[in-house]
Amino acid sequence: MNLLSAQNISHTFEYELFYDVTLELKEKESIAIIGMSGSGKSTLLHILSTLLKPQNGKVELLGEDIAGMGKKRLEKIKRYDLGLIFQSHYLFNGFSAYENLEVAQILSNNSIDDALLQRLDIHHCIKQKVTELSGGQQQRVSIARVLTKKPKIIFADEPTGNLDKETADEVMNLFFEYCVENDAGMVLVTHDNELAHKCDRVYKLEDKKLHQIK
Ligand SMILES: Nc1ncnc2c1ncn2[C@@H]1O[C@H](COP(=O)(O)OP(=O)(O)OP(=O)(O)O)[C@@H](O)[C@H]1O
Repeated sequence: MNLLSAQNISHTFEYELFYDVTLELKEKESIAIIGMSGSGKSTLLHILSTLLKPQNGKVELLGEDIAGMGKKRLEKIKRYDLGLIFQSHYLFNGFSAYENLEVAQILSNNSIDDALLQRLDIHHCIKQKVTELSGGQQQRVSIARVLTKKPKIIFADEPTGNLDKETADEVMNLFFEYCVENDAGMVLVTHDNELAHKCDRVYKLEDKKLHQIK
């Protein structure tokens, strides 16, 4: 089954950003979307992750057309099956990093994985308030929070933007292993070509179209 299937998606703000975008994501697969600044990568990611309605075309998540879904079903899919890692972290600032993870734990009934915290190198600062953490630490807490939820599809917009290369590579490996072990998939938006090419497939948004380049 496709985790995600987008057919003939188009979007226009003041001008046409892209049209006829068709894309599929299968279990255990990762895909990257690259392109110039302003080409519409984040907008496309918002459409694929249900944050923005497609003006044309169809998006199916877990085999279901989102246009035909009731509000409750859509909320449920968003809450349990989608993991969003965007540039703004949406962490609860008044709380500690650990309390932020507890929210995901309670929502999903999963436990917080100590090995995951070690691997993300946030185990030592997990009791600190989010506001006391560096940008890179906050980014890793938000990654830990998403993975604790055990989503079927990860949507990530520059998830390693605040990290040094070594840590970024470790985080990407974590994502790839997560997808394989959990029959999940990932859509990554990035400016980093090298990072993008670690994914199974790479697409470029250019001249208002999505071109597969790997
Ligand atoms: N809500 C909005 N209303 C109007 N225009 C918007 C809106 N969101 C984005 N845009 C415009 O759409 C274009 C594409 O934006 P988007 O953020 O999708 O590009 P991007 O490829 O992700 O860029 P970057 O690589 O710089 O993050 C930009 O020109 C932006 O100003």
